[in-house]
Order: sequence, then structure tokens, then C-alpha cells
Amino acid sequence: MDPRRIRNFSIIAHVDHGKSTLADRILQMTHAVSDREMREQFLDSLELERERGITIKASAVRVFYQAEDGETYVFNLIDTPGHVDFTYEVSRALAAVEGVLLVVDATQGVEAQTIANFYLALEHDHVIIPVINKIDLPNARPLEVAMEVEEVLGIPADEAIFASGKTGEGVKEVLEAIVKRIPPPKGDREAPLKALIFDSIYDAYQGVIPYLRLFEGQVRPGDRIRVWSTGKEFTVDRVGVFRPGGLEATPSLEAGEVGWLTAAIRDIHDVQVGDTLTLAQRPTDAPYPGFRPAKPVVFAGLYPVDSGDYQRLREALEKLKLNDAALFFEPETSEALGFGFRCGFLGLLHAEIVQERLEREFGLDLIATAPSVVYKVRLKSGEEVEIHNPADLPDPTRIEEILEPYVKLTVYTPEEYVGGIMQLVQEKRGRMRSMNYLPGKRVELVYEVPFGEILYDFHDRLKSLSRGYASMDYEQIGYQPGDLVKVTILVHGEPVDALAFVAHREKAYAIARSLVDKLAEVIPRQQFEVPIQAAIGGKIIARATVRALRKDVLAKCYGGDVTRKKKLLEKQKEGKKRLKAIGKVEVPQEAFLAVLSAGRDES
Ligand SMILES: Nc1nc2c(ncn2[C@@H]2O[C@H](COP(=O)(O)OP(=O)(O)OP(=O)(O)O)[C@@H](O)[C@H]2O)c(=O)[nH]1
Repeated sequence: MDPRRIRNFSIIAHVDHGKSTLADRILQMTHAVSDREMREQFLDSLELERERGITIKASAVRVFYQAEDGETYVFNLIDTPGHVDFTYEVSRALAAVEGVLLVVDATQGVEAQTIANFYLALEHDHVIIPVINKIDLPNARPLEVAMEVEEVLGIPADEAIFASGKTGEGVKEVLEAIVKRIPPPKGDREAPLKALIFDSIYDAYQGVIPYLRLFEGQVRPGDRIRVWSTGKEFTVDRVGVFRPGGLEATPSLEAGEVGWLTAAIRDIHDVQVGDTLTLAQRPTDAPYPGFRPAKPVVFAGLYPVDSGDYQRLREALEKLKLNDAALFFEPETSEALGFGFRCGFLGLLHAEIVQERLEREFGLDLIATAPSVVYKVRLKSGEEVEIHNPADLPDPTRIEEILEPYVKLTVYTPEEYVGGIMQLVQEKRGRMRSMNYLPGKRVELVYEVPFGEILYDFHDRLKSLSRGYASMDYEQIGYQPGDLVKVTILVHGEPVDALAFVAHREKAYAIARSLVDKLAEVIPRQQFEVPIQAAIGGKIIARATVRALRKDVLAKCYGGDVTRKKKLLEKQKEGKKRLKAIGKVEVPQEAFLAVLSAGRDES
């Protein structure tokens, strides 16, 4: 394949601005999919891509385009996920291309994720083609939006292409712009192999299939390949490219191309997204830069409601991990919840998706404990330990200091919301690093913030105080000491390990106060009074009470309405499914997550 005829690109957009619809139209206009085969969101329905309607994995497709200059070009379109939990994957996907289509809805204009994604593409030095989309709509204001793109992002308005993914208007121009504006891939095909793994899937027969962008060299069946970071070696069975119908084998892959290979790789750990593949006999001198393995940053406990399901949960986690390399788990025992697993995730959305998949695909009923960041503890003995579970924090007398993870938080916002955002970040113990005025009355704010502080409600509050216009991004920047304490929760006098949490000393009281009140609300009344207490060390700092039960549920249905009675009993039974008995007290799922909202939402 002549690299001068290759164009590798991604489509990026704010959610709902029409990314998938435009991709569909591109597939159709390049005859990759016949009109008969065409169905909406063609790429989304490629088996491995989507879960819950959110793209969580990057994916790729190759199409042929006959351009106006008479040449046929190969387009490799790499789809990207949108959520910040998967920024890691977006940035890997963007590493595999030379240019992007930045889709902006002509009725909405530039929005938060337009900016965040634009900056990601800019970081990679990519050619950015603005596509003002949905011009068929009566309230479209394409010229105005093109000006907005110029003011806010600094891309000249005359570079914008006006299009409608729905009617196909302007899409031909988009295809021509891809040919003319996006450069062909560089890279020496005679050099040693250097291939970036930007995604991978697991196939029951062929093992792990890494998705590759070749920067240098070539690879073909029979080659002995080496994984850069682990040094593991494999022999290549097949190589190929992505076609709309699935994987298609080719004789070789060369520098500039996007494709896949199989090499009987059985263990998903052996090839991680972001890693580099090279040849064993003739290795490249350096991996693709900036490699860091996807590292879980948020941990939570997952326990089967029915303790007999422990083995099934283990098997389900193992299977799921094949499809989700970032998922981490290890066995954990809780006094309150019994046998379960401590699981590590890339963020809260990732945690939610995993729990939902376990329940839906494997039919498990689970109790999840509140997600927590990873703390580090320096002990007086000089030893340093990582804490994945607040309950494991050593006795305070042994602790020299506790360190918490920090992130570099970048917020982009229209000027008028700066005051509110500064206040919010201060409340979250953030320290400003810089503030830059951008064209179009936009401001970039950069902070250092404890990760634990922005984990729960920060994004929602940022959105609501900026009417959806501010966008954020963050990256881990290491650990700093903090004045942190562990708060223990006692239910009916017994400490419940699964409810313990770590907080900044100054905030601990407010969170504890609000948490015990919430617990008192969600824990069902029992035959006896149940005190709920929060303590730091031996000192009780907050207390609430679940008053004793007086009536049973049926009491209010005096009279003879049998169906209502039945319904109530059924409802009660369903509620039971997610109750865990702690001592004599039944505690529902909500209780374990109550700390997420406790005392944090002061607004
Ligand atoms: N009128 C009109 N509607 C469009 C156009 N493009 C997309 N839409 C509609 O806008 C909505 C969102 O389009 P999608 O293509 O799913 O947008 P997306 O950016 O891929 O959204 P996510 O996949 O959720 O990130 C859908 O209801 C589309 O039918 C267009 O050019 N004109």
C-alpha cells in the first residue's frame, strides 16, 4: 500500500452533535456498506464497541474513496469514546491518526466537549477539519457557528465545511478535505517494526487480537514479535485490516497502516493498550512515546448479595477482564459483607459499567461499597503501604503521614463563570496553578486538586454552575501528604468495615454528620432501636437513631384489598434482595453508597 494514498483520521465531537451519523454517511458514500446493509450507527453496532450506548472502546474501519483527482485513497477511520474516564483511550486513538473531523452542531455551537476534544487533538499536532453539521435543520446558524469556532478555538471560519450527516449534503466536501488537508502518514517501512497497540479484543479461538497503528517497519505472518514493556514474544499467525463487516486478512501491514494481528496471545495481560510491538530479531530502539499502562485509580468492594455466589462472581470477573484490560480485582473479606472482591477502575463511570455488566450479563446480585481513591501511608517504621480500602488504614499510632493522590485539573469556561468555578475548586482544596485568557472570552484554569475531592459530584456541579459550558479534564500527578483521618461507622454498636471512609480532618465532621443521618433514613426500622455512630479513633463525632418499628407493612392496608397486600409483600421481598444482615440489622445497598453524597454537596 502506497502510504501517500493513506489517510488516518478520527471524528470527535460534543455528545449528540452527530459523530455517528456522519460516520454512517461516510461508510455509505465510500460504498463500504451498501444501501441495503446500511443501518443507523453502523459503527456503534460493531459487536465489541458499545455498552449502554456509550462508546467505551476505540474501534477502527478501513474504506476506499475515489477522489476527484482520480486516485483511490484508503481511509482508516478510528472511532473514539467520549467520556473522561476513557480519555486514556481517546488519546491512544488520536495517537493513531494524523487528523480529525471536529463535528459541531449548527444549532448548538461550540460546547464543552467540543473544546476538550479539540485540545486533545491539538496536543497531538493534528490537522483539524471543522465540520458544521446538521445544516438541514431550520434553526441551523452555520455561519455564526463557524465564527464561534474561529473565536473560541482559533480555527479560521473559512476552513469550516457545512454539512448534514442526515441528508448527505456537504459530505462529499468532507471526504475531499480529508484527502487534501490531512497529510499521509510518515514512517519508514524499512525500519524495524514500531507498532502502537491502540486497542485489543479477545476472541475465544484466536486469543487476544491487538489493534495496531504501524509507525515504522512491517509485519507479516510468521514474524516473531516482541511486546515492548513485558519482553514477551509471539509468532504472528495472521495480519489484516478492519472492514465494515469485520476483520479482513492481508499479506502484510506496513508503516502508516492501521490493522490487527493474531499470534495465539492467550493472556490479556500480555498486550496492553498503549504498549508497542516490535520484531524480536530486529527491535526498534524506542517504544512509542508516553507509554503508561492503564492504571486503576478508584477502588470499590463488590460482594455477592447471596454469599453462595462468590465463585460465580470470581468467574464473571475473570471473563469480564478479558474484555476490559483496565479492570483489576483481588479477593477481599469484609466482616460485614463476607467474601467478595476489591476492584480497581479508571473512574466512577467505569465502575458503574462493570457492576452493570456483572449483573446483567452474569445474572449476579451485588452489593457495591463506596468507591475510594488509593491512599499511601508512611508508617513510623519507615515502611510505605498502599491503601485500596479505607478499612485497611493502619492504627493512627503507627502512622507517620497519609498521602493522597493529586490531579492536575484543567477547566475551560466562558469568562462569566470563572468566579463560581474558583469558589468551587477552593471548596475542594484545589490550588491554582495558572489562568489563561483565550480568544472568544474563554478562560483556561489549571489547578492541583486532591483526586478524592473531585471524584463524586464535581463534574455535575461544574456543569450546573456554568450552564453546561465549562468542560474539564484531569490527569494524575502523584501524591502529597494531607491531614486525613479515617472515620469509622458503627451500626448498633458494631463497627462496619464496609462503611468506613477517609476524609480531610476539617471536612470529616460534616461528612460524618450527613452520613449518619442518611444511614438512619435508608436502614429499615427494626424491632428495636438502632443507634448509628461515626467515630474518629475512639471518639464519637456524630450520631443518629433508627427508631424501633411499630407497625408492620401490612398494617396500613386494613380492609380486604388482597392485590395491594400482595404487591406490598412482593415489593418487600424485592427490597430484601439487596439487604445485608450486619449483626442483627439489615442494611440495604444504598447505605454503602450513601457516603458518596454525604456532606459533599454544600451548594
Ligand atoms: N437534522 C439532523 N439531525 C442529525 C444530523 N446528524 C445527526 N443528527 C441527529 O442528532 C442525534 C445525535 O446524532 P448521533 O450521530 O448519534 O450523535 P453522536 O455525536 O454520535 O452522539 P453520541 O454517539 O451519543 O456521542 C441523532 O438523533 C441524529 O439523528 C444532521 O445532519 N441533521
